Amino acid sequence: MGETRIIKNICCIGAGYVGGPTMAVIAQKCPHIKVTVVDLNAQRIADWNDADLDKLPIYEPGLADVVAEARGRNLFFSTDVDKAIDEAQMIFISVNTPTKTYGVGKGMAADLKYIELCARQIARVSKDDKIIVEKSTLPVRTAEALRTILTSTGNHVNFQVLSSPEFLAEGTAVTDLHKPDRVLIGGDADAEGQAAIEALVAVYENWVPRERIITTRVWSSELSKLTANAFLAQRVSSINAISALCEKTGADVDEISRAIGADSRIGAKFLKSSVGFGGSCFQKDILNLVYLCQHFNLPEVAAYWEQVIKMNDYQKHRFAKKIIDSLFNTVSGKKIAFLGWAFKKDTNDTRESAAIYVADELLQDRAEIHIYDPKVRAEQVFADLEYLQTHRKDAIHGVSLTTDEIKNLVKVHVNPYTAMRSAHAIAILTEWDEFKIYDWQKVYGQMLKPAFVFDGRNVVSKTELEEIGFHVYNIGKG
Ligand SMILES: NC(=O)C1=CN([C@@H]2O[C@H](COP(=O)(O)OP(=O)(O)OC[C@H]3O[C@@H](n4cnc5c(N)ncnc54)[C@H](O)[C@@H]3O)[C@@H](O)[C@H]2O)C=CC1
Ligand SMILES: O=C(O)[C@H]1O[C@H](OP(=O)(O)OP(=O)(O)OC[C@H]2O[C@@H](n3ccc(=O)[nH]c3=O)[C@H](O)[C@@H]2O)[C@H](O)[C@@H](O)[C@@H]1O
Repeated sequence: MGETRIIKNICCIGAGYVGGPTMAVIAQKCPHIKVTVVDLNAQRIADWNDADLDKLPIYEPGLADVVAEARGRNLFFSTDVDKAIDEAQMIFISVNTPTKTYGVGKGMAADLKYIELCARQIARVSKDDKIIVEKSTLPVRTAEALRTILTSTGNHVNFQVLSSPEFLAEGTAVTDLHKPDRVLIGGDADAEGQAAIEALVAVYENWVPRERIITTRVWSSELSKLTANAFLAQRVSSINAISALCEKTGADVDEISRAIGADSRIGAKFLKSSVGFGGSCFQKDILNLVYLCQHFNLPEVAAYWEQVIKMNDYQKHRFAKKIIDSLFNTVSGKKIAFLGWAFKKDTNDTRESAAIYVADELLQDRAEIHIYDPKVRAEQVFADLEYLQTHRKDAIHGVSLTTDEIKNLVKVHVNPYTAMRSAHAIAILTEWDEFKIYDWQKVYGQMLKPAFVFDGRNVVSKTELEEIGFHVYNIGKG
């Protein structure tokens, strides 16, 4: 039997949306463990170390308090990757695993170059035995590749590779980490593998009840993560598919969600119809799953899951088209105010946000877009739009816009009322709570008439807005 090691020193490579909050909570709940989070991005590390907690690189409710409690005590952020690797008994890898944008598997497979670099660095630096934990979301059997790289060095160090995917959602990361539905840990079946699993179980047991910690074999753990995201995204695409039918038939998608969600076999969560799901992971992980299925010659299974993405693209396109159709078939020269740019509320993350794609479609028709989001900075909005111009999927038609064209047509505001002033239409792209309590009478008074509201999140009251005089379009309400 391998002996369970008491972990006193953890390193995490990658100080992003997963590495930062996850390690902050481990440090908070395990004051006896030194946790060092490292990243190549010096600015990101400086922001994590900033005395002003408002400058943390990630906005998450409750995160600043956790960082304030642990930082400098047993939580450290550093760019000295080698030193942190050398000192740690357990190393979490939380680097990004985006969709490949080049070569074999382009547009589908996960790009594992950052993971591979980490493995090579760990192999080069390590002088004693270490447990490596895959926190990033990875294709099934990546642990095997990691192990091959790690053991191909001359250091004669023993590495155990565990898979412990993260299930936190942005906007609720701290709550999800404090009270996870489950923690998943996959490892080898042999004695050393089981001992490594127990070492990580012991870390989580400081605050997570043992019955919520699921242990499996490595491959099951890796594939569980892709499957969980595919199922969650599939629910959103399924309800969004029904929203289109609701609009044709006069049914109300929110009423349908309530009615079907009351069935305990279906459950109420993840049935909120929207302008389309975004975020860095749903699309990337499903594409990765589709790629794996194709690789293993399962074309029917690949096509089944690919449909979830196609439905999501359709939903974003349907929303943009609705705006153009309603504004008398052109938005050229018209001012459209966007409320929200983040991919969901309570985060400053904009990766794959539906707002980017809807904006692009309106810009193709030469709309003027005025954006307000309580947490997203102007530079991020421009970076998102510029990135899309060079990374169009086949599904997204349209010509690439130049940086100057984007700068001329897009304005980012820090005040929502200025964004909406003299607008022809308002499009709600993110479900920020503050949108519900705006002075809509005042907004109406300052807009051009007829004044349109396209609510991509069903957050404002259609009845109240119509009483004021707005023309309102909601998702899935006939
Ligand atoms: N964002 C989310 O809510 C969730 C993400 N995941 C998964 O976690 C992984 C990380 O995602 P995020 O934290 O969102 O990514 P991120 O992009 O926010 O952070 C990754 C960080 O890793 C750093 N990095 C890359 N290579 C490095 C290297 N060789 N050495 C040191 N630092 C390096 C980057 O500079 C970046 O700061 C992905 O696989 C993702 O699929 C899983 C669950 C939730
Ligand atoms: O692997 C990941 O990155 C994470 O992906 C999602 O988390 P996240 O993308 O942060 O946020 P979600 O709450 O899942 O929302 C994703 C998108 O779906 C949309 N959504 C969600 C739920 C819903 O009912 N309707 C809906 O349109 C959201 O607005 C958002 O654009 C999963 O929920 C996490 O469990 C997982 O760890």
